[in-house]
Amino acid sequence: QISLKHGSHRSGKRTDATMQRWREYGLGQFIHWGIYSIPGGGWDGKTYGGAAEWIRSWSGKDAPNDWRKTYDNLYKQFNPVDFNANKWAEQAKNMGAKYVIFTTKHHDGFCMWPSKYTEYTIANTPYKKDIVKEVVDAYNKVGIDVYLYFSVMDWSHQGWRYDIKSPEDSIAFESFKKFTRNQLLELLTSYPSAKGLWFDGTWDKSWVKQAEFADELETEMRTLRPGLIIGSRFRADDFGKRHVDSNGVMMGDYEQGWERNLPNSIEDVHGHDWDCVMTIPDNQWGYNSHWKGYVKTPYNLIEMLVKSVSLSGNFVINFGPDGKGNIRQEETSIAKEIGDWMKTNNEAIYGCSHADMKKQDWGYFTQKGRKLYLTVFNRPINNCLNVEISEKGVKPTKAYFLANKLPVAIQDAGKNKQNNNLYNIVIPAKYISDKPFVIVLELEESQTNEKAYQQART
Ligand SMILES: C[C@@H]1N[C@@H](C(=O)NCc2ccccc2)[C@H](O)[C@@H]1O
Repeated sequence: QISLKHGSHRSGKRTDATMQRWREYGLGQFIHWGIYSIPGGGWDGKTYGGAAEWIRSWSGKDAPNDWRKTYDNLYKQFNPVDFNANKWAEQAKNMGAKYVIFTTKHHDGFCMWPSKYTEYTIANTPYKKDIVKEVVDAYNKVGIDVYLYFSVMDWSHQGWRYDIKSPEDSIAFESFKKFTRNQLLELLTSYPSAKGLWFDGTWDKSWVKQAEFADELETEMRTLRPGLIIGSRFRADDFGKRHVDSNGVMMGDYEQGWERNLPNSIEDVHGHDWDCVMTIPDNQWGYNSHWKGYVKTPYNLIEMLVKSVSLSGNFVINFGPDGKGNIRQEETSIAKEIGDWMKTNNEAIYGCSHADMKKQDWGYFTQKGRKLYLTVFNRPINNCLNVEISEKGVKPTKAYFLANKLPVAIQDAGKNKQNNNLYNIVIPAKYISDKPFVIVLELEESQTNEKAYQQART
């Protein structure tokens, strides 16, 4: 055990109601929208090779002449005339999202709210209005909780440094730290209904060296907003360790490392709360007019969602509106398809978590109380869903389609070498589905267990 002043201040999951509400979301929406949405991955007939929201960093012979200067003037033309936060919120509601994470400030430093601490904000664009407020109000109105994405790394600020290598760096970075604290307190004060902050851009040495400052700032924010939810990416510990401290204890309230990646087993989760944030193309968060490479289908995204919930995590799908405030057609149709699936099957998602069941090839288990939800992606040729129950005295009593409650047969398939009870859940051959479907399996403690439990209570 290494003694730490600025390591994790809590081990184990948070047990308060606010965090439990976060744990039950299942599905979220990420929105990356900012100045980078104007070029949309290219400029002057040239295409930027990286992620569209990083286009300010475009340099070298392939970049347009004077690109940095051009980019830093784009805010003067930012006027998203098609933006309608209520339309976005409606679409997210219909998709089945329970929370949204919205980019208040990305790495380029442009503020989508009228911050008092810099001129580089929405107030100084033709649009003028407070976009963060419009988004918060519109999503809250339809019952979707709002979380504010905030990039610590800020390429627009004079005091930003990647590392601190000189007294000048140190003085400059002190001004940057003050600015960052001011903006965060400003966000929490201006948007009190925001339930949490999704931090990014915290990997550079300059910030990793600020264990004490970041720890005190996190405490200050939590005091200002009791219940505030902050992930594992905000701060590093005394020795620069991030996500988990030098004693292996997670920092923050949930693991934020699953960016465009998913755990493969419950062991990968280490008992932490976590979210996976996922792009629809391979690696584009901000609007890119030419999506390149593989674009995930609704089926792919639904499987990632169910896999996330089956491993006790939340799944957050990213949308990148264009410079005029339109959500592109591809994202709109994906949201619709996912929403249609969620309308029938969301009972297997909301409030569900990992079931202590052996993973089977046909799909995923999620659980809520005594109900197991079997979401089938790979239907067996023999229509028998294998279920193996290791917990002694627990047996399935009822099985039925979630969609229409029609019962399905449970066959006892004996025991295996590990003395676990095996069952086949038999899907009627005539049942046809071109989409993943859910079977509900109700579990009953067997009499022996129940009796033992009652006796134990004497
Ligand atoms: C949520 C995404 N995070 C930003 C980013 O810079 N990711 C690069 C990155 C990828 C994996 C670990 C740390 C940093 C991307 O631009 C998105 O905003």
